[in-house]
Amino acid sequence: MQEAVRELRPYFVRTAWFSIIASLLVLMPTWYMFEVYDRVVNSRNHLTLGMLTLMVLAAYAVMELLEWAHGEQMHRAGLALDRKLGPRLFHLLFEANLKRLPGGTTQPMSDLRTLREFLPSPLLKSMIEAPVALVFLAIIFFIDPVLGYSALVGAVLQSLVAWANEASTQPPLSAAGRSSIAAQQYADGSLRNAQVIEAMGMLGNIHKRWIAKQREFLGLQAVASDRAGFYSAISKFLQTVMGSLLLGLGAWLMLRNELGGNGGHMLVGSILGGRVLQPLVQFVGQWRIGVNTRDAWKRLNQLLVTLPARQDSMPLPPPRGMLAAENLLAAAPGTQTPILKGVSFGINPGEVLAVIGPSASGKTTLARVLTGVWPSAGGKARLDGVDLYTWDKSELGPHVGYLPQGVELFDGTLAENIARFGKVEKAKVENAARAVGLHEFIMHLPDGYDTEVGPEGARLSGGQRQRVALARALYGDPVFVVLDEPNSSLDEVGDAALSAAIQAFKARGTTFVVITHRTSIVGVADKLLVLRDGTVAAFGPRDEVLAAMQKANQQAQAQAQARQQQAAPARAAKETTA
Ligand SMILES: Nc1ncnc2c1ncn2[C@@H]1O[C@H](COP(=O)(O)OP(=O)(O)OP(=O)(O)O)[C@@H](O)[C@H]1O
Repeated sequence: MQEAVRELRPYFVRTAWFSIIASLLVLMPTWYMFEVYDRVVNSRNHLTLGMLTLMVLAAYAVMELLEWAHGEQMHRAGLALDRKLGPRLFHLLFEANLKRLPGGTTQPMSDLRTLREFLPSPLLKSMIEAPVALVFLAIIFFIDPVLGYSALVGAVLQSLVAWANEASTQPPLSAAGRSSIAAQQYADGSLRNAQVIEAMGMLGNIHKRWIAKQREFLGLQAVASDRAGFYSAISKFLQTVMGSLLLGLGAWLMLRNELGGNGGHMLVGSILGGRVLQPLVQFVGQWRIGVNTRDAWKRLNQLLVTLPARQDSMPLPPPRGMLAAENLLAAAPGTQTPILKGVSFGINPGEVLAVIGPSASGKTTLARVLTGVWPSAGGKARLDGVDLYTWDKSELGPHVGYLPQGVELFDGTLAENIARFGKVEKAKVENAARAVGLHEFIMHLPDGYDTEVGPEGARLSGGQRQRVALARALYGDPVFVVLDEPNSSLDEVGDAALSAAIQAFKARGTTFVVITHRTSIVGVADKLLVLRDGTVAAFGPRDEVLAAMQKANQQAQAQAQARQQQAAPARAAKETTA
């Protein structure tokens, strides 16, 4: 963050000059007043009046011009900040989301907007202008030390008010910010499940939960606003009182013949006294922006520190598809409970591995580790000997296909979705669609491959969505493909098309890992991995594993029968006794 702000230095230096000149020009109206009273009223000279008026008008014009230039420079600084941080943050949102870190939402983008909006804000302007207040204070001291010390006391009092304001409003404002983010995220999450909420009439309950979060936010904000309002009133009161007190003090000094300048010094001292306090009054009045900006800065800094930029690694040759899991241990990001507990296996390029096992045995977790979505907590998943998690995804991605359990499509056309939103290569898109039996269906659509699928593919049926996602996984002849329950929404035709596609790609050398509950895929598999409670219950050539499973089943059945037969006479005797 500091590095990003350092790059904005030229903008700050320029605006500081603009602001300093503009604040000094603020004295022009006072000067004009004196000159008109002094020269024009005494000399009754129209030309002098005209010249003075022209000069003051020119000063006003310059002030406005500087004001505009200040805003324009800060706007440009905001764009520069956006250019510097925006792309990195966009990547970080996704990385943080995968790792379940705070910041894995769109919040960092809102934080960046908060920082951008702070740049042209009156608060930053008053911070930049603060040094000019010291110049004004020095002028007051020069006019008269007593006036100077009085203005200094006013500034110290005003600083105390600013400090008290910060101390009392910062905690509730920060807490309100956190509650607001939580309420927003809850609403976003609930909106994604709107259908379930509607169908089962859950809206009232969801609303109650949201209201509780929202109330917390509003309550904290009200506390902060009350306190800020109180300190802002004191601050403005001090500023007004200070102006009058300095005038009164100046008059008193003049009556004692201790102040020269024919009353002019008295007025200048009073006006400058007000200007000395101006930045501090702004601080108090605008402090909410300050707290929001500081919190946004902290959050972004934390995110950037937690997820440092990856070092560029040497480009690796395209993989051939040799997969090895070496004693894999894995837990969900942000948790310690192991899900995979020492999983080892290996398959050669062009082999199909079917992964089966009961629900919650860790199949999806394995798919996530094999695609480098989740890191392993121990052991390694390697493709051609290289750790899959650390492989640069922009380099590896085109060689990999992944169909997650919950199909995720994006707003765009069918062709764009299949082509992974890269350059749409028509022939490749058609090949992938044909492979999963989707081409005919697409050709019957009025817009064909240019049909918009809607947000998250909402305009397609569940089975169609799954087929499009399958075509996307197979787009561009990937070398290594992981399919997590690819046929869960497919009908028989779709299932047969999928098996045919796997066989066709396998013949070209593609390595497959297919997680399934259905036997159709097992039929095309070379190897079978049976997971149970995060461990390998069996692994090997498909037929051997199936035979071993069948034998184990038969043995278990025979044992159960034997136990039943042993228990039957004992039960009969018990019933007779009874
Ligand atoms: N994001 C997560 N956070 C915490 N625990 C998780 C997460 N994802 C999965 N788990 C846990 O890991 C275990 C294995 O889940 P996983 O989804 O890998 O099983 P699975 O074999 O694919 O199950 P199914 O066949 O039902 O899809 C479960 O006990 C689950 O609670």
